[in-house]
Amino acid sequence: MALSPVLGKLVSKRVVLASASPRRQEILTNVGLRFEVVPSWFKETLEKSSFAAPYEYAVETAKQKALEVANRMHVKHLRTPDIVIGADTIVSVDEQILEKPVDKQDAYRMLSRLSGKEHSVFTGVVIIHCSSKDNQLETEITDFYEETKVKFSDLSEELLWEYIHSGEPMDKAGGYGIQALGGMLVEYVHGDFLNVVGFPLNHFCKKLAELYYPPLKHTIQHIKHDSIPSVDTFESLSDGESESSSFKEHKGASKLDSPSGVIYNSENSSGVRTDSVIPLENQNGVSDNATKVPSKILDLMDGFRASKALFVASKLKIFDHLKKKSPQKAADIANEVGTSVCGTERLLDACAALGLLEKTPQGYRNTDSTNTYLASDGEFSLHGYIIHSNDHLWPLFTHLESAVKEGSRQNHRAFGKKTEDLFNDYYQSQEVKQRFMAAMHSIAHLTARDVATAFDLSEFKTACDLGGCTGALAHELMRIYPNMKVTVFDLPEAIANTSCFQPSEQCTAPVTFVSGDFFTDDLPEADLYILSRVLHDWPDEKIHVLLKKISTACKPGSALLVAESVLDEQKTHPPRVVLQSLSMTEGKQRSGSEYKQLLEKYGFTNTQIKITGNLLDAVLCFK
Ligand SMILES: O=c1[nH]cc([C@@H]2O[C@H](COP(=O)(O)OP(=O)(O)OP(=O)(O)O)[C@@H](O)[C@H]2O)c(=O)[nH]1
Repeated sequence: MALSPVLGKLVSKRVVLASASPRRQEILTNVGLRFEVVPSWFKETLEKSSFAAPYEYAVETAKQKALEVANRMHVKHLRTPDIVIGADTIVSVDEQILEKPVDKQDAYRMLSRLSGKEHSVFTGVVIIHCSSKDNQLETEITDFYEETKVKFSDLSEELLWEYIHSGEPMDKAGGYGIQALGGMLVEYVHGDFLNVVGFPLNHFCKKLAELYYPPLKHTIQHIKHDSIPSVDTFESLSDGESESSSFKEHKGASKLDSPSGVIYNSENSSGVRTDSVIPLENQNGVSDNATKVPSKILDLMDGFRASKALFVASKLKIFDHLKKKSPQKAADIANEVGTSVCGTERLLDACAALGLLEKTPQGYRNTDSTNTYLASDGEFSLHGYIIHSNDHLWPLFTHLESAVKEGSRQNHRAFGKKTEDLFNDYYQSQEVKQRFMAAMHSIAHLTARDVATAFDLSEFKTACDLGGCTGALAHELMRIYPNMKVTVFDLPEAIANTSCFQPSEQCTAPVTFVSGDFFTDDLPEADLYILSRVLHDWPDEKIHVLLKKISTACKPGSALLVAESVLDEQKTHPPRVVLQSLSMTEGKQRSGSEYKQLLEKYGFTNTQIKITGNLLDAVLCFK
């Protein structure tokens, strides 16, 4: 955790987030914090008028939420957490506190009050350090709040209602989600954006730094606390705390801090820290040398568990079931999918721990992004690719050691088949063919818009997507460039199976599907040829045949659009793409300059590369 080593202090602790908010879970997960989600049952019913300032209300509500969870876990579940984090976000406008709307009318009242004005968003945050003494819960409470000012544009009635009908306002303070559609209502934001979304991460890290690394006597003038301390600052503040500097002593001999059970040589005679640390075990039997825990390595070690949990939940269609009906208890889901209750509960908890599900007292439910990306009918569903990853890539990767030793793909070990021709495998059985096409469709659909808009392609009247499979990119091109006619050219086995991937609402002229083999057959005529996720799969000899054919088919002024993940020049980034290489196809991933060189060899010039930030980048070159 180089960016914020202070989070490393929490690695060996049982951290609980007392919040059902998927945004808070996502913000904290994104920075690598490991925690359990236990949503609070505290009802947000404190008397607002009894608070002198709105932030006091937010802080007190956050405190009550977190305390309720700490007490419940201690008493009911006999599992005292080390740290409970609670938060509450409110909007304050015209001296009124706005929370989540209770219905659409309430959302309307809130949003019309915010229209054209500046308002404040306060998030109160509470960090409770817990311990158990003589079976009594002892707590050490730290709280703070963050204010962000947000100004809305004037909102027309039509826009207001359209936004309300989108459903987005309902679980959001003030009735809007700045991170999504609600962002369109916002003229400016002054302050921490994540505070508006529900969790002031920057202030939280500073608070942890204050708690765990209070200034040392002799170095106090060097330590700045107005920003997240730099790595250097943290290094100069190791776990060895002088008498005034440990959280324990700083907080009045509390038993809560990590240095409990750790003996330090704090300062030598010249006041310089010696940093020699002798870790002992704390009460939980965990040696508390948290700054030394290599959390990135631990995450990598656990990565396979997380992937497999996602794959299995997808395969069992758990996200589909929860999209149709939620919340649902583990037993109901187990009943529907035909699995054991205990196994299902563990899987659901794992998904909740990974931020894929929300766990509430009423049961489990999908997060917004799970509905979008993991449900098989989600708008940008990755379901197909996940199933392909489970059924095809996972078995291949279990033979990675042999693959590295032999330098070749491991189809024979994983599937008992030879790797003569990659695509023969895919198209042999109907089931495998459908799975492969669904996987390709997932990625093509998710990336289509970014690839299609990476360059202005409006000058091209005809395009031919070679190996365009289900036509996901072709449809998007025709939607964005209504004057463009797009043909998909792919193997007959693929073309015969495209019907179930066509959009339900056809708002463009139909895509033309033509069957053929781009290595051996004549290519359809076009002003723009497209090769999306093709080049990285084939060996140089095959690429030579293909690019030569395209180059010959291109008239002057025609172009070739290549959609691939482009590596940086060192070929170590993005890691996802570097890892793909380990599948050991006969092809390879390339850097920008390698694509440029390759294309120039076949007479293409003026190569432009656009890194889209999506799974595929775009390379455009002209004949
Ligand atoms: O722009 C945005 N503003 C606010 C939000 C989300 O709104 C809610 C605020 O509600 P609250 O603080 O009460 O938290 P809950 O969701 O009810 O979860 P708890 O279990 O912690 O009470 C919060 O989810 C923000 O993320 C937003 O998304 N965008």
